Amino acid sequence: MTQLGLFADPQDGPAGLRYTNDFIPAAAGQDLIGRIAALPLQRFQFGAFEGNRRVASFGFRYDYSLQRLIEAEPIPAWLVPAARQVEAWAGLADGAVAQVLCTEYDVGVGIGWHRDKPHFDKILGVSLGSPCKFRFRRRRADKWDRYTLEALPRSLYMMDGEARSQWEHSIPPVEARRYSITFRTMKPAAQKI
Ligand SMILES: O=C(O)CCC(=O)C(=O)O
Ligand SMILES: [Fe+2]
Repeated sequence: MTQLGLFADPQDGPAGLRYTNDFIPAAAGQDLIGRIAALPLQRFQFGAFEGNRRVASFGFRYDYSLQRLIEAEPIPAWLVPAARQVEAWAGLADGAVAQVLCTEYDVGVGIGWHRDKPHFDKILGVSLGSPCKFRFRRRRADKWDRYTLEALPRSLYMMDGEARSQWEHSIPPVEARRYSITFRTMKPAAQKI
Protein backbone atom coordinates (compact mmCIF):
# COMPACT_ATOMS: atom_id res chain seq x y z
CA MET A 1 0.00 0.00 0.00
CA THR A 2 1.30 3.46 -0.83
CA GLN A 3 1.67 6.28 1.67
CA LEU A 4 -1.35 7.86 0.06
CA GLY A 5 -3.33 4.65 0.48
CA LEU A 6 -2.41 4.54 4.14
CA PHE A 7 -3.09 8.12 5.11
CA ALA A 8 -5.25 9.90 2.59
CA ASP A 9 -8.93 9.73 3.33
CA PRO A 10 -11.03 11.53 0.75
CA GLN A 11 -13.82 12.01 3.26
CA ASP A 12 -13.38 14.91 5.64
CA GLY A 13 -15.90 13.77 8.19
CA PRO A 14 -19.01 11.65 8.65
CA ALA A 15 -21.98 12.71 6.51
CA GLY A 16 -24.52 14.50 8.68
CA LEU A 17 -21.91 16.01 11.04
CA ARG A 18 -21.95 19.81 11.22
CA TYR A 19 -19.79 22.03 13.39
CA THR A 20 -19.35 25.73 14.10
CA ASN A 21 -16.96 27.70 16.30
CA ASP A 22 -17.90 30.67 18.49
CA PHE A 23 -21.52 29.68 18.76
CA ILE A 24 -21.78 30.92 22.35
CA PRO A 25 -20.30 34.37 23.22
CA ALA A 26 -17.55 34.24 25.87
CA ALA A 27 -19.59 35.93 28.63
CA ALA A 28 -22.59 33.68 28.02
CA GLY A 29 -20.26 30.66 28.09
CA GLN A 30 -18.98 31.65 31.54
CA ASP A 31 -22.53 32.13 32.74
CA LEU A 32 -23.56 28.67 31.47
CA ILE A 33 -20.54 27.04 33.15
CA GLY A 34 -21.54 28.66 36.45
CA ARG A 35 -25.12 27.47 36.05
CA ILE A 36 -24.11 23.88 35.23
CA ALA A 37 -21.57 23.73 38.06
CA ALA A 38 -24.35 24.81 40.46
CA LEU A 39 -26.69 21.97 39.39
CA PRO A 40 -27.07 18.88 41.58
CA LEU A 41 -25.02 16.84 39.09
CA GLN A 42 -25.09 13.06 39.54
CA ARG A 43 -22.64 10.49 38.26
CA PHE A 44 -24.02 8.97 35.05
CA GLN A 45 -25.95 5.78 35.86
CA PHE A 46 -26.24 2.93 33.42
CA GLY A 47 -27.86 -0.07 35.07
CA ALA A 48 -25.52 -1.33 37.78
CA PHE A 49 -22.68 0.84 36.46
CA GLU A 50 -21.70 4.41 37.11
CA GLY A 51 -19.75 6.65 34.75
CA ASN A 52 -17.29 9.24 35.97
CA ARG A 53 -18.94 12.07 34.17
CA ARG A 54 -21.59 13.96 36.13
CA VAL A 55 -24.88 14.86 34.53
CA ALA A 56 -28.26 16.53 34.91
CA SER A 57 -31.11 15.74 32.47
CA PHE A 58 -34.05 17.93 31.62
CA GLY A 59 -37.21 17.15 29.67
CA PHE A 60 -36.53 13.43 29.48
CA ARG A 61 -33.97 11.04 30.84
CA TYR A 62 -33.15 7.56 29.56
CA ASP A 63 -33.33 5.10 32.46
CA TYR A 64 -30.96 2.19 31.80
CA SER A 65 -32.55 -0.02 34.47
CA LEU A 66 -36.07 0.48 33.13
CA GLN A 67 -34.72 0.68 29.54
CA ARG A 68 -36.99 3.52 28.64
CA LEU A 69 -37.30 7.26 28.65
CA ILE A 70 -38.84 8.81 31.67
CA GLU A 71 -39.89 12.39 32.18
CA ALA A 72 -37.41 14.64 33.93
CA GLU A 73 -37.70 18.18 35.26
CA PRO A 74 -38.61 20.70 32.57
CA ILE A 75 -35.84 22.53 30.73
CA PRO A 76 -34.95 25.42 33.07
CA ALA A 77 -35.49 29.01 31.94
CA TRP A 78 -31.74 29.75 31.84
CA LEU A 79 -31.26 27.00 29.21
CA VAL A 80 -34.17 28.03 26.99
CA PRO A 81 -32.36 30.84 25.06
CA ALA A 82 -29.53 28.43 24.16
CA ALA A 83 -32.06 25.77 23.10
CA ARG A 84 -33.83 28.33 20.82
CA GLN A 85 -30.49 29.40 19.28
CA VAL A 86 -29.52 25.79 18.68
CA GLU A 87 -32.88 25.08 17.02
CA ALA A 88 -32.54 28.16 14.79
CA TRP A 89 -29.01 27.19 13.71
CA ALA A 90 -30.16 23.65 12.89
CA GLY A 91 -33.28 24.79 11.01
CA LEU A 92 -35.55 23.15 13.60
CA ALA A 93 -38.87 24.48 14.87
CA ASP A 94 -38.91 26.34 18.20
CA GLY A 95 -39.44 23.75 20.91
CA ALA A 96 -38.09 20.83 18.83
CA VAL A 97 -35.41 20.25 21.48
CA ALA A 98 -37.18 18.05 24.02
CA GLN A 99 -34.24 16.89 26.08
CA VAL A 100 -31.20 18.71 27.44
CA LEU A 101 -28.31 16.97 29.15
CA CYS A 102 -25.71 18.97 31.05
CA THR A 103 -22.46 17.09 31.59
CA GLU A 104 -19.29 17.81 33.54
CA TYR A 105 -16.07 15.96 32.63
CA ASP A 106 -13.46 16.45 35.29
CA VAL A 107 -9.77 16.10 34.39
CA GLY A 108 -9.13 12.56 33.16
CA VAL A 109 -12.80 11.81 32.44
CA GLY A 110 -14.17 10.99 28.98
CA ILE A 111 -16.98 8.99 27.41
CA GLY A 112 -16.66 5.59 25.73
CA TRP A 113 -17.77 4.56 22.25
CA HIS A 114 -21.54 4.66 21.82
CA ARG A 115 -24.42 5.86 19.69
CA ASP A 116 -27.12 7.83 21.47
CA LYS A 117 -30.37 6.01 22.27
CA PRO A 118 -32.66 5.48 19.27
CA HIS A 119 -35.52 7.36 21.00
CA PHE A 120 -33.67 10.57 20.22
CA ASP A 121 -33.40 12.02 16.74
CA LYS A 122 -30.97 14.90 16.13
CA ILE A 123 -28.17 15.47 18.63
CA LEU A 124 -26.59 18.91 19.08
CA GLY A 125 -23.91 19.80 21.57
CA VAL A 126 -22.32 22.95 22.97
CA SER A 127 -18.80 22.53 24.39
CA LEU A 128 -17.58 24.68 27.28
CA GLY A 129 -14.39 24.87 29.33
CA SER A 130 -11.69 22.66 27.86
CA PRO A 131 -11.40 21.65 24.19
CA CYS A 132 -11.81 17.95 23.45
CA LYS A 133 -11.21 15.42 20.73
CA PHE A 134 -14.65 14.31 19.61
CA ARG A 135 -13.91 11.00 17.90
CA PHE A 136 -16.01 9.09 15.40
CA ARG A 137 -15.66 5.54 14.13
CA ARG A 138 -17.63 3.30 11.79
CA ARG A 139 -17.07 -0.39 11.07
CA ARG A 140 -16.24 -1.06 7.43
CA ALA A 141 -15.74 -4.80 6.66
CA ASP A 142 -12.37 -5.51 8.35
CA LYS A 143 -11.41 -1.95 9.33
CA TRP A 144 -12.76 1.15 11.01
CA ASP A 145 -13.31 4.50 9.33
CA ARG A 146 -12.23 7.13 11.82
CA TYR A 147 -12.56 10.87 12.16
CA THR A 148 -11.69 13.30 14.95
CA LEU A 149 -13.39 16.64 15.41
CA GLU A 150 -11.47 19.11 17.60
CA ALA A 151 -14.39 20.58 19.51
CA LEU A 152 -13.37 23.98 20.87
CA PRO A 153 -14.99 25.70 23.84
CA ARG A 154 -18.13 27.64 22.85
CA SER A 155 -18.56 25.61 19.67
CA LEU A 156 -21.64 23.69 18.54
CA TYR A 157 -21.81 20.35 16.74
CA MET A 158 -24.76 18.51 15.25
CA MET A 159 -25.01 14.77 14.60
CA ASP A 160 -27.68 13.87 12.06
CA GLY A 161 -27.87 11.35 9.19
CA GLU A 162 -25.01 8.83 9.07
CA ALA A 163 -23.02 10.64 11.77
CA ARG A 164 -25.95 9.95 14.08
CA SER A 165 -27.16 6.52 12.92
CA GLN A 166 -24.05 4.72 11.64
CA TRP A 167 -21.04 6.23 13.36
CA GLU A 168 -20.20 5.80 17.02
CA HIS A 169 -18.64 8.65 18.99
CA SER A 170 -16.43 8.94 22.06
CA ILE A 171 -14.30 11.51 23.90
CA PRO A 172 -10.92 10.50 25.37
CA PRO A 173 -10.12 11.68 28.92
CA VAL A 174 -10.00 15.49 28.94
CA GLU A 175 -6.96 17.42 30.14
CA ALA A 176 -8.93 20.18 31.85
CA ARG A 177 -12.51 20.32 33.07
CA ARG A 178 -15.01 20.32 30.24
CA TYR A 179 -18.73 20.95 30.27
CA SER A 180 -21.17 20.10 27.53
CA ILE A 181 -24.80 20.83 26.93
CA THR A 182 -26.43 18.27 24.67
CA PHE A 183 -29.70 19.19 22.98
CA ARG A 184 -31.78 16.33 21.59
CA THR A 185 -34.93 16.15 19.53
CA MET A 186 -37.21 13.12 19.72
CA LYS A 187 -38.19 10.55 17.13
CA PRO A 188 -41.96 10.96 16.66
CA ALA A 189 -42.83 7.61 18.32
CA ALA A 190 -40.73 8.37 21.39
CA GLN A 191 -42.76 11.47 22.19
CA LYS A 192 -45.87 9.45 23.00
CA ILE A 193 -44.51 7.53 25.97
O1 LIG B 1 -20.04 15.78 25.87
C1 LIG B 1 -20.44 15.74 24.71
O2 LIG B 1 -20.33 16.69 23.92
C2 LIG B 1 -21.06 14.47 24.16
C3 LIG B 1 -21.69 13.60 25.18
C4 LIG B 1 -22.31 12.37 24.58
O3 LIG B 1 -21.89 11.86 23.58
C5 LIG B 1 -23.52 11.82 25.21
O4 LIG B 1 -23.85 12.21 26.35
O5 LIG B 1 -24.18 10.98 24.59
FE1 LIG C 1 -23.41 10.65 22.67
